[in-house]
Amino acid sequence: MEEVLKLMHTPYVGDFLPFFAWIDIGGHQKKMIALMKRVDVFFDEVIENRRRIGNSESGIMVDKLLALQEQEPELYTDQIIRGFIMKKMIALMKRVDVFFDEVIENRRRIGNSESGIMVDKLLALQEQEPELYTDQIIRGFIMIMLIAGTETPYLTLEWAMSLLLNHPNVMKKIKNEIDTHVGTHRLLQEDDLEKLSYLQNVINESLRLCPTLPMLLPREASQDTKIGGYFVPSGTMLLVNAWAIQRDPVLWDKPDEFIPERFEGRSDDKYKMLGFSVGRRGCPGTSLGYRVLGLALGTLIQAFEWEKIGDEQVDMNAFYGLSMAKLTPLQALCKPRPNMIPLFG
Ligand code: HEM
Repeated sequence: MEEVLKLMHTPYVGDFLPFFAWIDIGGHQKKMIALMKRVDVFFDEVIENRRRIGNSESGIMVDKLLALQEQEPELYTDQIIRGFIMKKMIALMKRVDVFFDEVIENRRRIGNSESGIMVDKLLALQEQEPELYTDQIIRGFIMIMLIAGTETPYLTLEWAMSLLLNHPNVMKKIKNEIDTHVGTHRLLQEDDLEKLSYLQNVINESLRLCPTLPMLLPREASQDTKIGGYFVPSGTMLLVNAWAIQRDPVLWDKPDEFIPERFEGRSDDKYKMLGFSVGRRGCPGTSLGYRVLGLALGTLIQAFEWEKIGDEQVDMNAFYGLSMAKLTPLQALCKPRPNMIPLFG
């Protein structure tokens, strides 16, 4: 979308002097045509994907358009649907940019570099190195933090709660741990997390069985290399199947079972556990992620009684995209634990 917007916003001399369009000065048209071909391939994949797995009740725009296509195929062609997606994405990117610009302007006006707020720190760096820390780069930072730092925790939380609802004995064990170390007179706080080792094991076991980025982020070989005896030419895209590694029977005992106890007293799982990945491109939000998960999951268990809806196990089927979400969103029943009610304020 960035490339599309850039080309759309570049003034093109051929629009004003048709002769230049004919000789395509600067290769603008050629670039646009090549880019649109790539965009079309991508949108076709989206449409085919939704045609295969979507349903008209999902609330997803493409599913709705495909339902309309069934009624009026000559009106809602794939071409038209591609146009709708494009329009929506461009509008969204523009809104996101306007919003981020407002955030930056706002912090520029009222922020200070001691506040601990990321944008303030980046603006302070901008004063020292303006050509490195442009507004564009700062917008990119905000975007990546929002995208990378929100979806993964809430997906992990949903998987963990689903696993716990299917394993009430584990849920009970966490509750006992929290009641013992924190009690019921106050809500769990960040400082308590280091005492809650079983909660930590549950988070690790959830990340092992249900990694939210099952293939991590794609890598590209920067030079010819050899991995595991295979020759990998420079420029090859490499995917790490974290999901498979975390369920490999050679590495894990009873790999498909939910057994948080397997993490008790262990510290040698670094390269087997890729929930946050490892190495130079591993997740920079690991410690924040663990804390957010510990606080959110711990508080939900401390404050509420949870139950499945009906006798059936919670469906654990996944929808595989770049991230791994539940195919059917989790629904559960909860009620506050009586002695917690006064704490809700
Ligand atoms: C449950 C919480 C989280 C999980 C499971 C998680 C998992 C991951 C994984 C698996 C990667 C890919 C690393 C790779 O390909 O090697 C990643 C990348 C990343 N994560 Fe997280 N993450 C979480 C929370 C966060 C938070 C809270 C932030 C920041 C506020 C964050 C920021 C990032 C960023 C910026 C990257 C890209 C790093 C790069 O490309 O170098 N993540 N995360």
